Amino acid sequence: MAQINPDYLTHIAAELPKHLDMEEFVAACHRPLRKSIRINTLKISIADFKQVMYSKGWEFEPIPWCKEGFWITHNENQQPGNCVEHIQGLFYIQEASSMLPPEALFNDLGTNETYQADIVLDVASAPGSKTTQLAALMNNQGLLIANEYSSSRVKILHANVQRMGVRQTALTHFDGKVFGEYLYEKFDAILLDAPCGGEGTVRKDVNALKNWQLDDVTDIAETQKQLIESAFLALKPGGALVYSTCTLSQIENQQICHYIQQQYPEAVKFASLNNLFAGAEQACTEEGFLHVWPQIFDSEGFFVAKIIKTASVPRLKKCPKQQRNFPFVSANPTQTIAVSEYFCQSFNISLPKQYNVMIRDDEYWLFPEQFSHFIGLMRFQRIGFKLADVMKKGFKAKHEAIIALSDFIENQDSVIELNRQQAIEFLMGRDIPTNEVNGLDITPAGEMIVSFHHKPLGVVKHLGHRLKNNLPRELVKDKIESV
Ligand SMILES: C[S@@+](CC[C@H](N)C(=O)[O-])C[C@H]1O[C@@H](n2cnc3c(N)ncnc32)[C@H](O)[C@@H]1O
Repeated sequence: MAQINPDYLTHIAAELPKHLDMEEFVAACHRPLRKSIRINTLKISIADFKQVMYSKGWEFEPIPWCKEGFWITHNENQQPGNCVEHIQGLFYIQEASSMLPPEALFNDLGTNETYQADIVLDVASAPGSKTTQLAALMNNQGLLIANEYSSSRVKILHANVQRMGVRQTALTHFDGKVFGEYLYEKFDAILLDAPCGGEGTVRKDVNALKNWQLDDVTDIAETQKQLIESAFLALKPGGALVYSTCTLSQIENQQICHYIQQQYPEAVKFASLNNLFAGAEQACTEEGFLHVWPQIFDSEGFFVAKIIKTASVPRLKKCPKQQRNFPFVSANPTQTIAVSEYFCQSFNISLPKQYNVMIRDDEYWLFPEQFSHFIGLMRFQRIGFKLADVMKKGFKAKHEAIIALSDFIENQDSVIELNRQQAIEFLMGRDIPTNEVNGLDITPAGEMIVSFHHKPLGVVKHLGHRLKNNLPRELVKDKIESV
């Protein structure tokens, strides 16, 4: 049972729209959330995923605002986060209302104000549910800069980006307030899923409203104002900014959007989300924002606003100096050919065209092409993905490259399909005896890819009688569901 501070109830009762009932609001806060997931279409089609999971007894109910999103029911003993399909990035466990902001960002809402969103910023990204959703909506094209302020959470963000097979990110680790200064008017689209009071999360965290205080709300609103202004400055004229939170108080929601409009009255237009999906009007405010109270769609509480920047606005700070000491250099044509041939000959993978091969010491990386415009503008933590290390005799592919390039495998000659038990063994870091793999030749064959559901799990070395496990240590699991 959720513990709700009485001060919160008084505060929020004054803000609840007239057509909603306070008792229903409180009852919804006490009800556990329905489980929901988003299928990762970068790796598997919706139909194929459903087919795979029907065999585990899953049932799917569509989420109206996200075609890849479903409420799921499954056997009580199952833990979706511990199944092979989750580890291999076929889906993301994501609350239904949290799928709204990326949908709102990429939907043109019938306004004819369509724009090509090639360069996108996610200001507050970790753990990465919306970053990976944005990447899927961008179909792994363009450039997605994903920022996170907390260093421990940057690691989780990176792990999720890797797991989901996202290729086109550059990760940064800054206070989001810096983007307006460093990357002024650089982005076609920006998501600011702001740090917030989390009032809407009470259905999964029964203590979320226990110690609620108005002072905390007003404090965080100051940060949110700075973040939205920074994001707005970083947006190109004509671009779209989605501001979202998982909280309900107007101070952190409507008032933040009105603040940015007051700052830039000539350049801010609110795009109405009334037609984002059938039924959206039930949550729509007079400004066109979605204020999702938990009882409306039986979800977490959420707030989503879409802001169009209709004109350029002046910089607030002068352009910072170029950063020196960028540690990567472009590969020359001979180096690019060498690493491309290695991937082709070893794994039948042809490296994709819209990327640049970059080198740092003995490491080869693949950067999204558009990243070249950002070199020297600020410091980046992790750009694109690491392809291979240079060894004494040639290259050694990185696990992350095999996962990220899975859709560039041209034929299955170097891929060994495992059964579920073998996939589990592999993910637990164990070698696999070759005589247990159907139809596998026992002649040693060097590096090969192992897959499950025909999606790569990683690399093994085929030594003849066993497949030596090359899964990176940090990815080895100690608990995986066996069904
Ligand atoms: C609501 S969560 C983001 C959830 C994420 N967008 C997702 O969908 O998985 C807000 C994030 O903002 C980060 N954060 C807090 N202060 C920040 C700041 N000043 N600049 C950027 N990020 C910040 C928090 O660490 C937290 O990870």
